Amino acid sequence: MPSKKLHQETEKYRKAWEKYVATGLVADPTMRKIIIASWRRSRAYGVDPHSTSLEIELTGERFQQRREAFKPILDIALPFMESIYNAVGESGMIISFSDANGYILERIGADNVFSELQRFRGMNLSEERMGTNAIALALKKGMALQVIGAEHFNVVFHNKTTSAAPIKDIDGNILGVLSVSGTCETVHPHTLGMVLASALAIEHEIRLKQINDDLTIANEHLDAIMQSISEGIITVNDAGVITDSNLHARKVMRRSLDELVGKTLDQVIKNPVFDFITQLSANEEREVQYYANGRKKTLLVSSKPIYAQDKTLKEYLLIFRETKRVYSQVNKLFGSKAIYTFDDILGESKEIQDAIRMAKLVSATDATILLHGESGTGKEMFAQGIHNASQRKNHSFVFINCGAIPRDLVASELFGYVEGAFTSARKGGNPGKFELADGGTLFLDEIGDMPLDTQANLLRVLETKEVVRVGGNEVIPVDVRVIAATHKDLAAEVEKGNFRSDLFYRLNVMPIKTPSLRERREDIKKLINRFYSQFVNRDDQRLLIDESFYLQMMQYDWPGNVRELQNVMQLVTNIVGEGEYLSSKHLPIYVKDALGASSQLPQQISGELTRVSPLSVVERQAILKALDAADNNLAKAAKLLEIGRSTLYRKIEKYDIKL
Ligand SMILES: Nc1ncnc2c1ncn2[C@@H]1O[C@H](COP(=O)(O)OP(=O)(O)OP(=O)(O)O)[C@@H](O)[C@H]1O
Repeated sequence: MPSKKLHQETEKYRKAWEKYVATGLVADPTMRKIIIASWRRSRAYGVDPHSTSLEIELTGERFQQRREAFKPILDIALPFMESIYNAVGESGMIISFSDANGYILERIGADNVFSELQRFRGMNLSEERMGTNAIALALKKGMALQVIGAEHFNVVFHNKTTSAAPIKDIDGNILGVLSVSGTCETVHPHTLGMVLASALAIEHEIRLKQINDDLTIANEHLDAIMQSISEGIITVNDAGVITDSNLHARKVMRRSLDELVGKTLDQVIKNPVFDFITQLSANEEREVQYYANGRKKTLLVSSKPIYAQDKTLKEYLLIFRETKRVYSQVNKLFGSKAIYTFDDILGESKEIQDAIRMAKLVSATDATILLHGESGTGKEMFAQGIHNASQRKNHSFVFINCGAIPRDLVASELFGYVEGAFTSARKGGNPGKFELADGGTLFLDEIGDMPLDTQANLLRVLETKEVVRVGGNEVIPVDVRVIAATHKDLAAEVEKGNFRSDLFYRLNVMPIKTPSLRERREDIKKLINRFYSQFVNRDDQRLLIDESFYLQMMQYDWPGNVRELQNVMQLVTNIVGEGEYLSSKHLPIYVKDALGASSQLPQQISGELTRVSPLSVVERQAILKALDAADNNLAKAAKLLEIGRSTLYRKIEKYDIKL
């Protein structure tokens, strides 16, 4: 501005200011409205227009703390402030950065204004504190502007002109103000443009930094997820070269990042797989065989193409899982589960306790086990108990009943099949029970019903620990403990030519016999009580069971063993009335029929027992009969039994007879 015009302007402002501070009125209509409004606010705040003492609010530690808090913005702003300084040269102008509350945090300028630079640091230039000034107005109005000479409310700034522009974040919040000030004569009108351009450039940098920070965090999130998930992830470029991998991938592949990155996928897998993997459709998985340190693993691989913004294909993300782990999880969710432990196997007889002791012993080993015993004697319970007590307890327990599957399907069920192995074979083939049980236990129930040719295959798998799917030639290693069970006499089956002797000897290394109920009648009462409490559906949980019931149950032969006893108990607890004692009359007809005349209860003890019963049963029955005949008079009953009264007492206690 030519100096004459500038002089006129500053004079005009000075006169208007003098009038306003004296009267509170503005006579000159050419004065800028934004300035007048600010004067009014300044006056209302009680700012002293004549005060020449400049109070520095933030000093020492407090100033350093505030400056530190704004360091990220200052680090961006300072190079721009330097550039402005270089542009305005030695003109004596000062470039400042004030924070969003109006505190001056940084000032740069020529050395000859050094004392002034220092003096203003930490000063608060808000309108509330210092009245009208460019920094205060830039903060208040959120726009760039210049305040000249006597437009300032405080007289100390009347020889200054300041250009200021706010610096905003991406959401429009003001972060601080960039300003350039000098004497009225030195400030050029273009200074405001320069300040505004620099403030916009600083904003741009801040946004870029924010985006960069966000991207870094997003990348770190992604990396944390990538590294912590239990699926292997490998990225390959469109030429099949590996560009990255996560921790799990490296663990499965048994390779370091350096050993993977830069190699082609086909080199690492030692198989031409890249082409078909990249052709997989969404959600499609394919099996890939992989050798890690000489051990073959089967991986399930799916792929996802990654495109750049311009839609060009950049990479493929390959996700792979070890089949062993997948099958184990699927079995846990949907397959047969081993729920029983040895504690669930009831019975205190020597016979059952011997079997449990033996089973506990073999649990610690990985040996193949043969469970033999009649139907319903708990063979499956034992198998589950062994699995749950073994080191494989956290892996699959897979069950197959060889007698319940059509004979020509047993092999494919056990060993799996490849695509096209037979007419109804599934696309992509199917894993067999051995593969599904990998790492865990395979329970082969009714092994005596296994077809002879499958027996030969089973023997081979037990010996080599490898399966070959039906119709295939790929050898798949499996780590499976086999527990076989049968109700047949396998040695006799070998004799008859129905069972291979070599397989029999392989299985019979650790035979465990599950005893029939007939061999452990003393457990019957315990089982009755347990199942009664389990099935009875009422609040009154007392064992309302009549002696006649126990007596008959102990006499019966139980061809279906515990399963049958369990069923009978379920039936009788369903029909017994509320508060009624379970008695022989509740027994199912077929049990009564099997017991024959004994269902009418002993009449002539000796003559009537056509079946051979244990002595204890006969004795108990005789005591009951005598008590009945003697109307519970112990002396009379003892006499009838031809024993002493104290002996009768002891026996009543022994047999738990209620009087
Ligand atoms: N000792 C036992 N204690 C408690 N319950 C038992 C016992 N033995 C068998 N059971 C029960 O009897 C039923 C049959 O048991 P399990 O299936 O284990 O017998 P199994 O010998 O495998 O029979 P099958 O040869 O017919 O398959 C199950 O409901 C089981 O809970």
